[in-house]
Amino acid sequence: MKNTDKRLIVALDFPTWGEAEKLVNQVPEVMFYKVGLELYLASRGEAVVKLREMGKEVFLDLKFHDIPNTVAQASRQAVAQGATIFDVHAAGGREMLSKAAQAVQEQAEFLQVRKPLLLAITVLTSMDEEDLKDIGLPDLRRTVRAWAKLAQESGLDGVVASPQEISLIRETCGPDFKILCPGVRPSWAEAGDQKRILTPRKAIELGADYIVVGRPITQAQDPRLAALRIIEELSTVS
Ligand SMILES: O=c1ccn([C@@H]2O[C@H](COP(=O)(O)O)[C@@H](O)[C@H]2O)c(=O)[nH]1
Repeated sequence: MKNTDKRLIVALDFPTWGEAEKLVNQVPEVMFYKVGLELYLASRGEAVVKLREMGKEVFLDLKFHDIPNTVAQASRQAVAQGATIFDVHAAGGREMLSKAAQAVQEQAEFLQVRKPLLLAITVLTSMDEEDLKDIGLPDLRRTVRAWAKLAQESGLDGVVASPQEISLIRETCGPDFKILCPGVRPSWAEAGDQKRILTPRKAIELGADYIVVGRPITQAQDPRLAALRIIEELSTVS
């Protein structure tokens, strides 16, 4: 059995860098971490730098959604910070997405660094059909398909999506388009506020390139054991 798996990204949703650092040191097998709004703000951006210094890959999940120029400029900063993956909202529209993709390309060339993967958030995994109706969008799967297609046409590398929509996205965008899935729950974990979930094994079997798991690991009594159980589950899928 492999004891590490780069397809697993652990979400470090903590209110201090100290708590995040403790978790990272507890699970040396995990090589990829997500830094989201809470930890990014709490650490004043330092979490990304510190994780890079610890030799870890970083998914910077700040979900940019603003006018095209603002998102393009923020994207340049994300490249400079050394994120391996970062994301913007597909709902920001074609011009915002393509300006972000162009900014990433230019900045990576300018700084002579590896170009991060730029992904578009489709429909948040905490939302179901009812939630989508509330914000005036009638059909969840049609929305995911349209936003994934838009992201691909705009030059993005892939999407963030529920594992329940992997097949739909693969049908629409082909085998090389990256799919990163939160909304992943082992059979032994609680769903919490996630509404469109599948297990780690199912997500990878269906074709996810990455899965993001937070609380089932970070809030477990033994986070290392929880991470190793998931890594073992993944090792059965090539
Ligand atoms: O649609 C989305 C987009 C991002 N997320 C993020 O993933 C993790 C999931 O954490 P869990 O504790 O495993 O629920 C979290 O940091 C979210 O901000 C998402 O859940 N859904």
